[in-house]
Amino acid sequence: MGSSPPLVFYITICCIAFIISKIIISLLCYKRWVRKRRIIEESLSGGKMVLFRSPTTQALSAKALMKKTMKLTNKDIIGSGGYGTVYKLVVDETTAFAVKRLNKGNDNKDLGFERELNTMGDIKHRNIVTLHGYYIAPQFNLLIYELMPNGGLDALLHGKSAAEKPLDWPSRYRIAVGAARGLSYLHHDCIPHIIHRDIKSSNILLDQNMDARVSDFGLATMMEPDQTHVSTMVAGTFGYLPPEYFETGRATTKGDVYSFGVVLLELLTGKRPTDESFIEEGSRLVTWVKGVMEEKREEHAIDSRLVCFPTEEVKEVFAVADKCLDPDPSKRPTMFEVVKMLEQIKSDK
Ligand SMILES: Nc1ncnc2c1ncn2[C@@H]1O[C@H](COP(=O)(O)OP(=O)(O)OP(=O)(O)O)[C@@H](O)[C@H]1O
Repeated sequence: MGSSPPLVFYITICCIAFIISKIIISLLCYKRWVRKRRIIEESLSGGKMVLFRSPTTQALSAKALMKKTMKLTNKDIIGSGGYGTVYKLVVDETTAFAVKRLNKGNDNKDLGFERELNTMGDIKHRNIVTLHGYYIAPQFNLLIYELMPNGGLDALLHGKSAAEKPLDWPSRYRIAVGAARGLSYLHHDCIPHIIHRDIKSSNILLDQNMDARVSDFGLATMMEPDQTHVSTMVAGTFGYLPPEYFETGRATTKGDVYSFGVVLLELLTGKRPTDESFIEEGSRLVTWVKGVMEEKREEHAIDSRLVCFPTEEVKEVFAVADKCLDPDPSKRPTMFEVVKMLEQIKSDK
């Protein structure tokens, strides 16, 4: 008669199985760690990291920052655009950056690319997003920007938060003036002068004080946008491109002024330049507003979520937008003049 194995036998089998599973898990973890380490080391060895000196970066070591960057995962993604993906990189309680991982462009361009980045690193203005550094590697490039805690103007005007807590008129006016000052600095105060080429609401970011900061300047020149990103065409974005661009293909400061005029209309009407309602009617935001202004009915075009606004002030901003949107580039004001006109609106009151 067979007797069943003693309890001690089962316990031994269980212990052996437990130990083997622990060994397998440890081996897998070790392999993963080795692979990750190799990726970090390969990236570090093949690339070049540059950090521009500033109070924010002086205590940081390039290698430590790079290691943190390599650990970024999908959970850290803030968003993505035509040129790549943007991650939030937290260094410590007081320091965080926005890291843009660029889709790798043409390798031959890298010398020019670095030169442009160094120029961008020299630009410091309260209405421009600071570039703190960059990393160039054979597989990818990274741009390390100041993190803008309040995100992009497009999300504030057209995103979820816009329905819950729409921007009030004083905030919109302040954003318009700030963005105009940033763009005017690029056009008139930088040597050589800089044409942005892709002014749009998603390239106007908001800092902790809700002040506007122009971002992404230079990228349209340096990079070929991701072909899968529908909104970006050649250099610039559909809905913001000046009419002459379709004939000449040339980007100019007056082209930026036109795109800024479209952003002003977005702030005033709360509508996207590519709003579906316009496409259905075969019209555009610019054409629609021009029609409304000719009939002197601007208050009908104002964002319906704006419950309280000074009518005269709003009309004057419509008039500035109209000047920026003149079909003849030579008749458009310069950004310097746009800043003056916008500032005048408040000081008149
Ligand atoms: N410095 C930053 N701080 C905080 N968020 C940022 C920063 N830079 C970009 N973002 C956010 O990351 C997202 C992607 O930005 P990105 O500039 O790559 O694309 P985009 O401007 O939306 O489109 P495109 O690439 O066509 O210009 C946007 O939601 C933007 O608000």
